[in-house]
Amino acid sequence: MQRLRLATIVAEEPEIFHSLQGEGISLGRPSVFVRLSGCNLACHWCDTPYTWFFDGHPGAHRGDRQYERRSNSVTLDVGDIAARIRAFDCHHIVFTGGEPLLQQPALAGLCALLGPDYHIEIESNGTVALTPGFASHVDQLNLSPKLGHSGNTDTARLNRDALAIHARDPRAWFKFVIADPDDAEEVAALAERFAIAAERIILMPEGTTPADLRARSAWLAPLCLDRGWRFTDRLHIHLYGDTRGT
Ligand SMILES: Nc1nc2[nH]cc(C(=O)O)c2c(=O)[nH]1
Ligand code: SF4
Ligand SMILES: [Mg+2]
Repeated sequence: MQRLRLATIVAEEPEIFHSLQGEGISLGRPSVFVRLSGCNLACHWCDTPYTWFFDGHPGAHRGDRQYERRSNSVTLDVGDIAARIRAFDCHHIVFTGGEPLLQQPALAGLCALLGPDYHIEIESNGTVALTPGFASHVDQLNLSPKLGHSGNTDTARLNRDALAIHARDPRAWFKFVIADPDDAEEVAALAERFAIAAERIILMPEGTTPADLRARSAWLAPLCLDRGWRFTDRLHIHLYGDTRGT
């Protein structure tokens, strides 16, 4: 049986939850979220450091703590995960993380168990290409390539080959986390370099409090209008705050 490493809500309890999609092109859609543990990047403002910033991790994060791996992750059989997903009366799934595409073989096994009646969305940092075995299960890619302000090296945050493949994929949307108005120039350069249509570009304010989101939205909304890009808020932060399992 294949297994997936998931994040936890509290120790031993996997982070599988029913909520409204809070970001991007499916904002507002009831979905079952499955949060995978582990990430290949280390964004200093990451809102889910408990998926990767474990004790001993050499990276940096703006928070003041590291996380114990044992109480913040749990490994489950895909059969167990499928049963937990089926318990919700909802056929839209969002695999998020961490970086879910680091565990594609078991994700493919999970999707095969669930069958064709589920709509599968992926939240990914865009550094990993889909494998042939998993690609056929995916309906929508919500990609968040990271900009310089994330604190990752350029080579870590931008995998040219993966991004070029994603840019040609009609299932892909590009959701950029924006902290400063100047970040728009980096987005424009990536859009040009990878031929990403304006229609596919969505800017989202960085922030884990309603006040921070509102402050950045005040200049980000007109910036999007000016550039012809989409804007997304972070609905779940307004509804539930920065909490696990929401
Ligand atoms: N409601 C809700 N919507 C989300 N969209 C993307 C999320 C993520 O953490 O990737 C997320 C999340 O954590 N909660
Ligand atoms: S890529 Fe996503 S999960 Fe990974 S560190 Fe950055 S924000 Fe966090
Ligand atoms: Mg989140």
